[in-house]
Amino acid sequence: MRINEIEIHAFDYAAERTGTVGGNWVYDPDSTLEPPGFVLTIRTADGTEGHYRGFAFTPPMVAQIRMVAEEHVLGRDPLERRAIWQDCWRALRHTDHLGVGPIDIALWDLAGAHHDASVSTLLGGGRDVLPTYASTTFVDDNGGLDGPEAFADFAAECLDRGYDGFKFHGHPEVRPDVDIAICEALADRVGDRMALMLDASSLYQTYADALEVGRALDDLDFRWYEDPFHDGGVSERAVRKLVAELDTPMLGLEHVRTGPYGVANSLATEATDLVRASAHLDGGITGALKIAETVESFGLDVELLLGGPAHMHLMSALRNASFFEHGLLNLGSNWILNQGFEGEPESVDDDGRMAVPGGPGLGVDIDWAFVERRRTGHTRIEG
Ligand SMILES: O=C([O-])C(=O)C[C@H](O)[C@@H](O)C(=O)[O-]
Repeated sequence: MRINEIEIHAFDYAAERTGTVGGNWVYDPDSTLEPPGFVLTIRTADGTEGHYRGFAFTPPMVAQIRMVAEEHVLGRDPLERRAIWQDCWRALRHTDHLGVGPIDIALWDLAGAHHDASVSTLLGGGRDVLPTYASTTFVDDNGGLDGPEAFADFAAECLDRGYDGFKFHGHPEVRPDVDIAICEALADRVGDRMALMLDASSLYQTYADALEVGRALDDLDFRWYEDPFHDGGVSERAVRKLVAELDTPMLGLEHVRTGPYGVANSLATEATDLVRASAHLDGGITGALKIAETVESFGLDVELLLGGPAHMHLMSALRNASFFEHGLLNLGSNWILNQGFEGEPESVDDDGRMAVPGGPGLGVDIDWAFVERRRTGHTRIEG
């Protein structure tokens, strides 16, 4: 079996009632965002296919896929995923490696079609339903999630819907005081019944602010504190100092694209407690699995960044991942995660659980009518 075709369908999404502040997504009843997306299809001469539907960072991903397609993907046996991964990782060594993930995930989907097995089965996964947490958009000033009361009400609603945890993204205009007030309201309203998390999304400008917020989270018994530092957590000295000051576990490395190799360095130097990983951004299921097992070898936890079927299958095989991140949720926003798929693979049941799709492959069908309707471009690379 040889790969003889790579196809990219570009389209745009429609995220209703959503706007941005400084590039951060917020509730906005008067705005619809239309970010770019794509479907990558890898096909063999006998017509076996694998698909990846991208929901973020389309331009750099597509540019990097083009960089490696002819030299490192076409003509290869699609079942040699790990060798293709190694070649693409090296070939993209002057970049952030964003192109590796889509190729790798499409190859896992193709392997599932070939073996008539789900990706979860190929990974040796056992869990078929996953615990979830609700993850919100950033604090807004538009009458949505706009302060402590609104967040506490929304968290109580999420608790009723069965979620095990609740995470919010802080104020996009960098307001540690507002973030702390929201944390206090959440702890007061639902803290005895839900795990609580804050994602500062690398917004805080000073070490002192990061420390002040962290101390508040310690007092309020938060489950984790995510990405406080403006540099994304690259300065290991600063993270190490903060980790030593706080009891609340630090979840880091979402914004660092050095794959399993960088993760090992940060764990060895104690410059994080928990690790964020993404099959989309960190080299696909192969890359995220390498990260998860690196973290496991340090006795610590990995938490997958947001969703998509690749993460459902991957998480079904991981011991050291606590929840599936369901988001970014808001009051009445239709976030884009189910767009481009038939049905709604990413939805929680009445107990707050998410079902891992059955196979083959990722177990989801592309909604070609949606892709067609919103198409912005089409590329076919043949070999
Ligand atoms: O963990 C999350 O929910 C996210 O990281 C969502 C976004 O990527 C946000 O945190 C950001 O923009 O850094």
